[in-house]
Amino acid sequence: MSEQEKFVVVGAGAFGTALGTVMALDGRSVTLMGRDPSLMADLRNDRVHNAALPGVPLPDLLQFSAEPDALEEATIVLFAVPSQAHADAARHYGPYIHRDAAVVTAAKGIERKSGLLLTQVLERELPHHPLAVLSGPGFAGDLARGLPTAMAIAANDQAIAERLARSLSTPSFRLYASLDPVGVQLGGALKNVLAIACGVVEGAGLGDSARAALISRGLAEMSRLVVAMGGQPDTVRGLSGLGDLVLTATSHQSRNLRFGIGLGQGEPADMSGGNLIEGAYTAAIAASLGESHHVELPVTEAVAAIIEGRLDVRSAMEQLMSRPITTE
Ligand SMILES: NC(=O)C1=CN([C@@H]2O[C@H](COP(=O)(O)OP(=O)(O)OC[C@H]3O[C@@H](n4cnc5c(N)ncnc54)[C@H](OP(=O)(O)O)[C@@H]3O)[C@@H](O)[C@H]2O)C=CC1
Ligand SMILES: O=C(CO)COP(=O)(O)O
Repeated sequence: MSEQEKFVVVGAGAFGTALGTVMALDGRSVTLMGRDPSLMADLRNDRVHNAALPGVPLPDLLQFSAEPDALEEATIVLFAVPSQAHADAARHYGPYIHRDAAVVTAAKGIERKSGLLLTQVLERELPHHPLAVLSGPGFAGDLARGLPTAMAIAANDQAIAERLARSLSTPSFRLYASLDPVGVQLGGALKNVLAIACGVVEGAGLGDSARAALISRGLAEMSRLVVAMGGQPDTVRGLSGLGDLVLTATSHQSRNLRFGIGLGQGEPADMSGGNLIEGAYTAAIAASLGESHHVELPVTEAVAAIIEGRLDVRSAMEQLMSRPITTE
């Protein structure tokens, strides 16, 4: 099956380049689609993406294009652009995507303007395509170096989820099919917010015990929102919940964790540094989804308030520690 599929990855940043690389390393026909023609020409010639994946050689089989008509042949299109850019990218590239092609979001966030999950954004912009979400623990650098990684791929349709899991898996990149796109997407989006919280704890020197408490209480609030929004509670114990939370809450490779460490050390919330901090965009919209679905998300709310400058770290900790004593 996979040898008949043609893949285009939209978004020539760290994750898009890594996805293209891991599939091309396994002999797939894959084109990386970027919006800067000179970058795409450099990647074609230099076979390294110094800005996104320094020191990682890009395989000969990986093709590069800035021409959207390269999408016309694709049977599977992966969007690896920031969450807030999904609507723009879908509008721009949509007319070139074959009507039968499956479209997969590989981003981890929620559209801020609408509160929609990214498969819902794609459904709005690209109706009638089979849609899925890829999410789970895996840093771009690890994937592209061929280190072992496992993620979930979720769709409402079992045949699509299984086809994508088979088509995208490689010997180093193992995908598990899921029928819970809501749970898988909320896992990916909320773990970024919780990783910021863990960074705050680390930056403020509050100790590893506090981090472990945050991971486990964070997972509880993730589970509450997943259930309230129609997902499956078990999903949060999987790759795109606990798996990704443990990775990003503990590894300094995580941009969200590092951003949180800065906040914990008293730095202002500044997202202009060139690094994509998805959790900083997700925190407020996730908190308001919690409100509209009548579920408590105290950690997410605290992160949103710290980022917006409404709460300092010490008061946030006092608030979290003084919540009513309850059962686990
Ligand atoms: N990096 C990682 O380890 C992982 C990232 N992810 C997720 O993947 C998503 C992308 O992250 P990542 O690759 O790291 O981010 P990067 O900032 O490295 O790359 C984002 C890419 O998207 C492009 N882009 C931005 N806006 C648009 C647009 N409107 N149309 C077309 N292209 C656009 C950017 O192009 P330009 O440079 O021209 O602005 C850039 O190439 C995020 O949601 C992230 O959470 C998931 C797993 C791992
Ligand atoms: O999602 C990721 C790994 O699974 C990447 O995390 P960061 O965006 O925090 O770097």
